[in-house]
Amino acid sequence: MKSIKVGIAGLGTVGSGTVNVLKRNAGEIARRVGQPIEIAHIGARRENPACDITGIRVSRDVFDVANDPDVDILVELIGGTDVARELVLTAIGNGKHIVTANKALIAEHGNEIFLAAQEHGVDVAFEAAVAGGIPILKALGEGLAANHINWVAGIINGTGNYILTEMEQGARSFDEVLAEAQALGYAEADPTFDVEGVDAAHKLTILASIAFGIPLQFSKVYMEGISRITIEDVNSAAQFGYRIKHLGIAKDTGNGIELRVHPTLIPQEIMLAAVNGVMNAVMIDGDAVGPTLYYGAGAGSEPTASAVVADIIELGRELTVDHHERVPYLGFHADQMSDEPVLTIENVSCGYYLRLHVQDKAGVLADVTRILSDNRISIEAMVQKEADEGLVPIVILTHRVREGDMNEALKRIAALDTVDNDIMRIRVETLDA
Ligand SMILES: NC(=O)c1ccc[n+]([C@@H]2O[C@H](COP(=O)([O-])OP(=O)(O)OC[C@H]3O[C@@H](n4cnc5c(N)ncnc54)[C@H](O)[C@@H]3O)[C@@H](O)[C@H]2O)c1
Ligand SMILES: N[C@@H](CCO)C(=O)O
Ligand code: NA
Repeated sequence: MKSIKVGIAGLGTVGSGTVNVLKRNAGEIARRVGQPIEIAHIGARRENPACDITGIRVSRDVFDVANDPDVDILVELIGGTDVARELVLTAIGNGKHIVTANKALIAEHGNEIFLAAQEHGVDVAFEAAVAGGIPILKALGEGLAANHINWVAGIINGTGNYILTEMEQGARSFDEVLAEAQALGYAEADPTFDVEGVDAAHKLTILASIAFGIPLQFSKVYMEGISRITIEDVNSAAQFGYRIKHLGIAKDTGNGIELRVHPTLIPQEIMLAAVNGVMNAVMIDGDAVGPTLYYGAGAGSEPTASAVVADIIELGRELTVDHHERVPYLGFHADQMSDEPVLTIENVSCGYYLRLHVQDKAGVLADVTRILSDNRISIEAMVQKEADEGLVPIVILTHRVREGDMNEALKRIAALDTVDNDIMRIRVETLDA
């Protein structure tokens, strides 16, 4: 079977994540594209122990990848704007499609790169450049394409949000937390880009173009970082009911576009205020849809690779011959659907909140807990409330259990003379990732 051949330039945090995701999910990816995606060539100065590249052709010079006639898609993950610009323009000149995670490159040279791509009939995809793994460019450019966009506001630098969160929760020093964010692979090669707002401004530039149909204009973004925020500011803001978040804001005022990134006090109770650590979140307000919110990991090896690989898949679909199935109707190609069983509700497992009313008599609780344990149900917490018309409300939280076992237990509990048979059951999901 023919395969789509990918060349990867740069094998750092995002490059290694991209190799790992492409290899681990190769089977499913091939079912989605209709053809396998093959890593044909890697350009890297050195190997990265975070990924296994055995059997893949490696060159020290990334331009060897851009000039390799075998490569269909060049994935630029070296960062920076000088060599990266030249590399991408070279690959485009050679008729290759481009995937990049490089927001600096797109924000500062995107207008030139898109023009070159148009001249050579290739595509440039850069979902990973904004808000890491959140598919925000797809949401804005496609999902909300019916709307006039009123404004976009988001936490779009993971490193900065990580530092602010740690300062607030751990009262640790700025430098210590920044060093940790660097070690985790979140920070830019030059971390002043993160703490002085440059990285957020690059991303906002891209968001604003897609929101409002304006050219990329990085130099016009007002930019302030988080480096002057102190723990006193964080605490004082909290006394007024606010949290301090670094926001990128792009707003259509009707007589001009606001483009600004800066620390911002936002009310503690709004959802953006609950976005912590390396997580990003972007709110978009459209005239038809109203406010919408997108949340997820804004940086890190595999979250970013998630967006890089999605772009590779999209280009891979464009390269497959069957035009009707570029994006298959159900995501996977029709002959690649799988026949996994769907579980009946009895075979679903979750925790349960139970509220029952029992008579105020010795031994009733013991009967209830014995029935639960007979059915392999363990109790996480139990509270007895004030008696109400002779009956005592009991609230029980259970650990995860099969619904069928819970049904058995509830049937027996409801049959007890001492328990009202109207038992309230609400399923509990902690949604731990
Ligand atoms: N780390 C993240 O969480 C993240 C998230 C979204 C986007 N990005 C973007 O992805 C890109 C890569 O970021 P990263 O975190 O993987 O950086 P990184 O520093 O971990 O990796 C970059 C790699 O490219 C190599 N490289 C640089 N110039 C080269 C050259 N001329 N020839 C060969 N190799 C070269 C470096 O040696 C390094 O291994 C950047 O544009 C960054 O802004 C990163
Ligand atoms: N340095 C960036 C990487 C993701 O774009 C951040 O911390 O958000
Ligand atoms: Na993204």
